[in-house]
Amino acid sequence: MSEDYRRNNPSDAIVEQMVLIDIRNMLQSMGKEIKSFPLPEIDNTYDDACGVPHEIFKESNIESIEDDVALSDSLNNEQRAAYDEILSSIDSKDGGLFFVDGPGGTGKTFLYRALLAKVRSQNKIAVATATSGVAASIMPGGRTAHSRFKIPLTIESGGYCSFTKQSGTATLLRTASLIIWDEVSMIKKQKVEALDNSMRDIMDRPDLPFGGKTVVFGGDFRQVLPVVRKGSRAQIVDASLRRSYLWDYMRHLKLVRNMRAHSDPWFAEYLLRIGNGIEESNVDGEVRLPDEICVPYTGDDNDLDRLIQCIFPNLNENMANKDYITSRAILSTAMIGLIVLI
Ligand SMILES: Nc1ncnc2c1ncn2[C@@H]1O[C@H](COP(=O)(O)OP(=O)(O)OP(=O)(O)O)[C@@H](O)[C@H]1O
Repeated sequence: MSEDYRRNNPSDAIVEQMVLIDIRNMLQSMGKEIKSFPLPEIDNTYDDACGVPHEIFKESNIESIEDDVALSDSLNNEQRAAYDEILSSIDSKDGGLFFVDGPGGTGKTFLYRALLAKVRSQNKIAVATATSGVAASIMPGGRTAHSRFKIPLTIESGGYCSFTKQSGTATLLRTASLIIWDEVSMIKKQKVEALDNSMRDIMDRPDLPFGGKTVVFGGDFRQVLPVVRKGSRAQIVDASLRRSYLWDYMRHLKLVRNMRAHSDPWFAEYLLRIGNGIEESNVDGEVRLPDEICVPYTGDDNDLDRLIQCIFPNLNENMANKDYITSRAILSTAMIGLIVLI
């Protein structure tokens, strides 16, 4: 550890202090105090956080991206209604549980970014999490829910997160004005309930869901559901948050307008019908893709070339065009498809 600091600092005394501060931060996040160990004293001159728990120091220093602060000006009506309701729950200090229910592309992440920027611009703490790392990474300061809330990988009903009441994580969550958990539809209900149990405990408000915090969940039950090994449809549904006692406490905020496909309303509605399970299907549950969005498969050698030509027309001329390259992709459900393409 000291090698990292030694590269930029010639003084042994400073290096020692920086290592001690790191050790203190790690111990704090585990709910322990450095003072209980026989280690040299920390000189606060070298500590940017000056005794503030590391988790709070880091969260308070997430810079609001200027563009995100301006996002609230361009929210659509549904997003605006959700935004106002969530902010007023924070202002009222009574807390509230929300579930932002929106199919893919309806602007859930856009809404979270606007909320995070607003709350942070008021020098309050907003904790941004998502079930997957990819979704967490597109929110400023986002972390996976497992890592932020220290959720055990396997957990039974009635379980707790593995942070202690004295830990930096507990202090952070106690201080937070807003907690966001995106893609909650993908996680087993016991994990969300564990956070509820821990929050009631650290807030000393055992009778209030999440100890009276404003918590915004988001997700789309039409997309990926929790993984239940060899689980039947009923078992998978039963494992989801929809079947939790918490579901009834949540105020449902619906986003319906597809902002990703707003230039193509027909496609947006078609996606929604499939997601809602109302598009016509055959006995195997397969829906028919309309001819106009298909590149026909004929079985001859030119099929692949036709697909590439359709998705990447005039590829050579557009190689350096970033908008062209980032606005199209060929995906494959199986590795073999990709190998053929390469
Ligand atoms: N009010 C808005 N004004 C302009 N663009 C918007 C607005 N809301 C969303 N968008 C844009 O629409 C696209 C989809 O939004 P976003 O990624 O937030 O949707 P999502 O519901 O999180 O989708 P998914 O569930 O697939 O992750 C993004 O390009 C986003 O910038």
